[in-house]
Amino acid sequence: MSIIVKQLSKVYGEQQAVSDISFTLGKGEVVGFLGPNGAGKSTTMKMLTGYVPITSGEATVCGFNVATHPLEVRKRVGYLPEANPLYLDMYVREFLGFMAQVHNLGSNSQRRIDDIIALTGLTPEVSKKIQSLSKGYKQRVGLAQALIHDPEVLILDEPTNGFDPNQLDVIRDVVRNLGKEKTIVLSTHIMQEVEAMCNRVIIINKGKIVADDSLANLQQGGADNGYIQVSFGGQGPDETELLSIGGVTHVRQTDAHGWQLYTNDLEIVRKNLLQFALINNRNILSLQSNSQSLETIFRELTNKF
Ligand SMILES: Nc1ncnc2c1ncn2[C@@H]1O[C@H](COP(=O)(O)OP(=O)(O)OP(=O)(O)O)[C@@H](O)[C@H]1O
Repeated sequence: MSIIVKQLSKVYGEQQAVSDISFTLGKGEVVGFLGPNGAGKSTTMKMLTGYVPITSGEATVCGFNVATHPLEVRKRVGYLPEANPLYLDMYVREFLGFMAQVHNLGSNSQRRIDDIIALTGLTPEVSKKIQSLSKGYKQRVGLAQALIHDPEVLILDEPTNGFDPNQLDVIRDVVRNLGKEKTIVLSTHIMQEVEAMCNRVIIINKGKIVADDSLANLQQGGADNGYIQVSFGGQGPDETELLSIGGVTHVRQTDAHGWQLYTNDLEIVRKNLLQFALINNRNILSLQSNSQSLETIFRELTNKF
């Protein structure tokens, strides 16, 4: 396993930022680390990369304990922090040369720098000072420094921050391609990013993991989960009657005649609802199934705790 996290916690003073989280990630996994503001994403990433000390629990990256072998970990991890700390006064190529030296790339440096510049689409900006670059290009330089030593694990904190739609395509391609042979953890608030790049999703809320599944499973679950919007003519049923319909987990009235019937199996509830209407002589004016998107699943999981 590339990353093993066991009961990891972080407390800043009085603030419990991360609380007893555990997960393991293998090669070829591109994990979307999702959570609302302040959920503990950046803190987890900082602990995995050795940038903040762990309060309790254990993290192992490529077989090395983060707390006891931080240098071994840094050799194997590329990290793009949320506040990307670049040497603004350096030129792009100069900065990447400096990072190559930090990682002791030796005679391979120039070829590696050229490759990374091409990979991250920095070629047109390569002879500019970092301070004069746009936000998106600064972010690309951050990504380039994270990749320069060809690490096995990539930890990217909001990597698409500041990118325009064209630039997004570049980074999506880079991440998807690298993800075939590396382990990538990326945090983002944008669900489409997760759907475009990740094959696994971990959702964190108030420092705790509330979902950890493959993107396919979450989306599959989303296809069955959701609600039926139904409108009754004349005397409609009341809440108790609607809750008695097989498969309905909870209901919400939307107007005088309209209800949302929530379920984990839209098809079953649709059938049972029609039967209910027939037996009880209720008149259904309209009926529409609404399956959940990843965004709805995220909202549900991070709002109810
Ligand atoms: N250095 C610090 N000192 C004190 N509290 C901190 C520190 N860093 C983070 N926190 C707190 O820890 C909690 C988790 O913060 P963290 O930055 O990990 O969240 P996040 O999920 O990355 O949020 P965002 O999406 O807004 O970047 C928050 O309550 C935050 O205020």
